[in-house]
Amino acid sequence: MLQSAYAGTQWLDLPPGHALLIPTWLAPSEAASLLDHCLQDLQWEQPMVRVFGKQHPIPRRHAFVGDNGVVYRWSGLEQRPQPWTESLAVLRAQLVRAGFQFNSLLVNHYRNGTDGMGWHADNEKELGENPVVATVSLGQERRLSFKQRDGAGRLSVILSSGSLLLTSGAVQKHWLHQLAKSTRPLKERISLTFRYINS
Ligand SMILES: O=C(O)CCC(=O)C(=O)O
Ligand SMILES: [Fe+2]
Repeated sequence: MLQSAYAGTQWLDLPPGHALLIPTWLAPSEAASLLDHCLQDLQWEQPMVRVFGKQHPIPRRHAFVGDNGVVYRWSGLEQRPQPWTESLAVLRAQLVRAGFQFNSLLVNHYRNGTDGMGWHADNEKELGENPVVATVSLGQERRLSFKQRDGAGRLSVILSSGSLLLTSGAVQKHWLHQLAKSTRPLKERISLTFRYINS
């Protein structure tokens, strides 16, 4: 029988697109040291955004990393990237070897269960027609849910520490996703979301 080098790898059916989940992409120790590295060495922000006419801090922290000259426009914000650290550049290089092209990385830090991200799609026009987004998860496992824009389709997956999720562009067009808050006591999680931004 054919053995996968990455135990538990599975395709998620999100018609007409797909996502590939590799739960064991990074070794647990590698994921743990990357988490510490990000906490210590990135510049974190918790910007305010307007929701239904009122200003609120986003329910998480984030850091934007990228190539010189990339601009990330998001919810009325315009962010310029901090440079790649050596460890994050190595991770990107591994994805490039697999054939993907990314010039930026949005890093999300969920401090506990009261942090999360509401329903949205990664479909800003700077991401282009069919953006592939690669998400590496570090720390506390959390549930990522998908719901179809015009249908009853629903699916959710657990993103464990060290996992890699690759979502195809068609998924962003036809599905929304969220990282729901939880009333359970949860430890911190970081997600590294690699993107290609045309700016
Ligand atoms: O933290 C996650 O896994 C999801 C993050 C996300 O959806 C995003 O950054 O657009
Ligand atoms: Fe997203």
